[in-house]
Amino acid sequence: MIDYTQLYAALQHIPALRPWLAQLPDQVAEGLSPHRWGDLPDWRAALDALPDIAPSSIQLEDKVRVGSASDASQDQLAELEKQLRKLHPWRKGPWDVFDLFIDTEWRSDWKWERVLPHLEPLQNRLVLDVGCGNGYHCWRSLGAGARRVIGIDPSAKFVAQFYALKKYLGEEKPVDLLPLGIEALPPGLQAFDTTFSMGVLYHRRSPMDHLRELRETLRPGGQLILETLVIDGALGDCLVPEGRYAKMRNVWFIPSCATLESWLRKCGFDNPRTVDLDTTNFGEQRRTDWMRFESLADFLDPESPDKTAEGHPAPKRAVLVANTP
Ligand SMILES: Nc1ncnc2c1ncn2[C@@H]1O[C@H](C[S@+](CC[C@H]([NH3+])C(=O)[O-])CC(=O)[O-])[C@@H](O)[C@H]1O
Repeated sequence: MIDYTQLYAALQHIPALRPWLAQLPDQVAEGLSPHRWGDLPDWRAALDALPDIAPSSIQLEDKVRVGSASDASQDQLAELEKQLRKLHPWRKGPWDVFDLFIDTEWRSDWKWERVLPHLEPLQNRLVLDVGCGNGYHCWRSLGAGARRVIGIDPSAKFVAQFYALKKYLGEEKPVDLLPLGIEALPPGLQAFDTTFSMGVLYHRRSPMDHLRELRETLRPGGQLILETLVIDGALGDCLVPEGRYAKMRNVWFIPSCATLESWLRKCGFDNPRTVDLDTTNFGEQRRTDWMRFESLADFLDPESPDKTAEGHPAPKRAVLVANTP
């Protein structure tokens, strides 16, 4: 079910990606190794047990919706839900699969609506989505006209979620999710027309290296879309939480927008600019039936929700765009 044969064949025809292709099968085998992911055989079994249902329609443009309940029998719909629930937690979405509504922790469609107006049109573009989760924005990029989309994310469970949905959204579609972190990309690829890094920078211990790695994925004149946590403040301001941030252990740098723009210039990007600023609310990130762990409401100070549980400024997210020279 997780099958990269078509992707490898297609990448042969993209000369800039050939240096990567030579290493890719080994990287994928490592990324999906059962030594690393003890539950992976269960997730694969869930994928194998998904019922075969031919969807009567596929919608990617204004939401992700595939088929309707009338495409399947009651038994098939029950089996579909049972198998998809084995891939809990569902963080990114939402997904509407044969009228089964996967109400995910995040309204990733809201982020897409903030980002979309600032994209150079995706028609015919080769797109990379770094840290794409289960690939929600990859599908929306395809819906917006991209020629091919490659998502990378080191979490094998998110990869399993992606291929569970790809079974219905179209196994032949030019969109894939590789079980890799950004460090797996060979330096100096200069292959992609558009690269997204959304929700990743604050997880990186070395943000400058992350920005340089992103730059190296892009062809000259390509567009970076960078979405990350920011603080209010002036040029030079940056929060480095010593302990946790919103209960997350792996948060390193949360700059002001002016600081982040200057980091982008420093790392060789042209014309970096902040195009959106948004405080995350309980409508966008919350516990649901498909994500039953703690969520935003548990991460904030119940007395003053403008602070995290640790007393830091509550999550505010910015979208920045920039180009490679
Ligand atoms: N080294 C790494 N390289 C690449 N990805 C990584 C790495 N380490 C962790 N990740 C992945 O980065 C993703 C961050 S979520 C953003 C999802 C989506 N982009 C979104 O914008 O909704 C955070 C958020 O919810 O904001 C996770 O899926 C990690 O597995």
